[in-house]
Amino acid sequence: MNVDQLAAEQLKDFDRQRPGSSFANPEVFLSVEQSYALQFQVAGLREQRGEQVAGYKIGCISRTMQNQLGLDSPVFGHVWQSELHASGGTLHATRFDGLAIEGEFAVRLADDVPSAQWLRRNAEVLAAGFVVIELHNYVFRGLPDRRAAELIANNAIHAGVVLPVEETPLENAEALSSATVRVLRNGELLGEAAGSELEGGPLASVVSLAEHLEKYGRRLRRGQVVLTGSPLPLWRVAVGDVIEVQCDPFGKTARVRVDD
Ligand SMILES: C=C/C=C(\O)C(=O)O
Repeated sequence: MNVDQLAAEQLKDFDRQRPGSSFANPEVFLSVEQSYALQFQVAGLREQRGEQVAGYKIGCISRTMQNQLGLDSPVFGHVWQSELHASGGTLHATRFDGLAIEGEFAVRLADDVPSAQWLRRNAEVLAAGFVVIELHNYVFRGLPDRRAAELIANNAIHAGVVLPVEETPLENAEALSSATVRVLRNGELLGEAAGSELEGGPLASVVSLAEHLEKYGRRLRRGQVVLTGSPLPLWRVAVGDVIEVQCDPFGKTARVRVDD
């Protein structure tokens, strides 16, 4: 199967909420580069049919997540407008293929980012900081040596974001390094960690995303959201769970209930 055929398959999988099923085929073996080519091809097809990129995600930037998913370097994925959820709502678990969640920091861009180099000198473009619940379709069908490729080809297992009620203006991007994110399930603390767990800090991870996008002829745009990567593991969730992510000192909370 070539990348065009795989992209068409992949799109059907996403529409059926069964991401990754095209990788059940043992004949399909993609390199990391081919997986990104596929991810961008699928993104192009989604845009052609009118979907909008709301931003990007950075994954496996903390040691915790690298250990959990068995990778040793970051991965990137697309965040879609149609997969943004407001805090306080309900998610239907049956619409996901193995729903899992993470609590993490995100930033909002105040302007277009012409290049990664420009971003290094203009960190104030990261205008707002906040916590989100990242949603995942947590499925792996490949062999261990296909893990990175499979994750990337499946949009880094990203399946949506629950946004907080309000975003906090960010005076200094590095302030996120000393902030703490806390994840609660049904009122019980699952875990808490500081932004300093993200390798290089949030600004460095957004710069590496900008460098990555340049390779594919894309750039970060005004208004887009960037998920800077989870300092905590991901957790599977079940029907009836209420998930809440809190942050000090960016106090606003993102909250969601899981239904069937
Ligand atoms: C592949 C997914 C990893 C993440 O979402 C993360 O590390 O935040």
